Amino acid sequence: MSEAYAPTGLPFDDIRRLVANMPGPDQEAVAAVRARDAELTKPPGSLGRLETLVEWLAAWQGTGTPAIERPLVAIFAASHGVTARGISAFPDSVNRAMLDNFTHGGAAINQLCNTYGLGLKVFELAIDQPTPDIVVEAALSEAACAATIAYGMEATANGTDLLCVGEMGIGNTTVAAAIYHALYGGQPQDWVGPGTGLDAEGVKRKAEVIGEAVTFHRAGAGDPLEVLRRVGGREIAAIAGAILAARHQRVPVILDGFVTTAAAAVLHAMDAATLDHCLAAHCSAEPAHVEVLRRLGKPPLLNLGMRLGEGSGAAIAAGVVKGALACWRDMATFATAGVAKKEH
Ligand SMILES: Cc1cc2ncn([C@H]3O[C@H](COP(=O)(O)O)[C@@H](O)[C@H]3O)c2cc1C
Ligand SMILES: O=C(O)c1cccnc1
Repeated sequence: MSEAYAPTGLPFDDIRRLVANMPGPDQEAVAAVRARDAELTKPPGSLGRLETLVEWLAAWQGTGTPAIERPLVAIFAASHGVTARGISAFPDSVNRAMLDNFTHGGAAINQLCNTYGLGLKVFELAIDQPTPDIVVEAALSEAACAATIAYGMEATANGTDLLCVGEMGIGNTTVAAAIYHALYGGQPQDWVGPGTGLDAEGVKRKAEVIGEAVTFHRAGAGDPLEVLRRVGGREIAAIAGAILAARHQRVPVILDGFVTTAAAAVLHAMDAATLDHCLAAHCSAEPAHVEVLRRLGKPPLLNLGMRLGEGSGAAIAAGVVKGALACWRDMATFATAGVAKKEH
């Protein structure tokens, strides 16, 4: 039996207020970027999506001279009690080991941050205390969920100007799929995939687990924050907080893959405009990601067949955004270079 849904009015109200009072895009900044772009030594439009990426940066940084001086990859790490049901190809012990790996520079994300000149910060969310098994209990109380969202807001505290959100947490593709199933309906198998590498039997078991969890928590299905606290997890809650804080502090956000997008989907279900400052880095190999991105109206920048997490796809997208900005900022204009403009 699921527990009765009895909203208390507190403390999710603070989160709802942040969603209700979001700043919009700076259209003057966009116009300034377009005006300079028109003068650069290239055929108009020839840099394709790179051109709109610079407009996006300007719109959400709120300046006609966008800059990327302190880009940050924030990884949120958490553990999930639902792993006891055999829904990941890897054990929980990987979480602690990977945190050590991040610290020592041995993970994929370390190499990508070095390559593209990005800062890296790992937020550990009590990984030695997994959240309860979502099949029989809510992952978080309302107070703990709201507090974790608030904690995620620390991601922008050190003055970053481009935030990439990522995660680490064995079992969290199950949690993400449960969020999608709870938000969007359909069948559990519409939202599951192999994650770290489950075989067909494992994927079937994962779908059953997701079906049971969402059925148990069906009383919360109408409220995205209830979905988050019941079938989500700490890293997903913290990422939602990071996305919201970034919006209020005028920091554009790059979403990573299937798991981080679940936090974005919760916010989008509250108000579609919450993600206007967010770029979908890539389409994950996790099969349902393409449908989720379609629902969010977020065409992915890249499609590299990646299914790692850690913010890895977001880091590569940040490299592309840095390239786009460098062209806009440092290219010569037709006037300064003495290049003839288009005649016909
Ligand atoms: C060594 C290793 C490094 C990782 N880095 C990210 N993930 C990714 O895999 C996990 C989610 O997949 P599932 O739901 O199947 O457990 C998350 O930790 C995610 O960040 C990793 C997984 C492993 C094994
Ligand atoms: O796309 C992702 O975020 C992903 C996919 C598989 C495993 N971990 C993360």
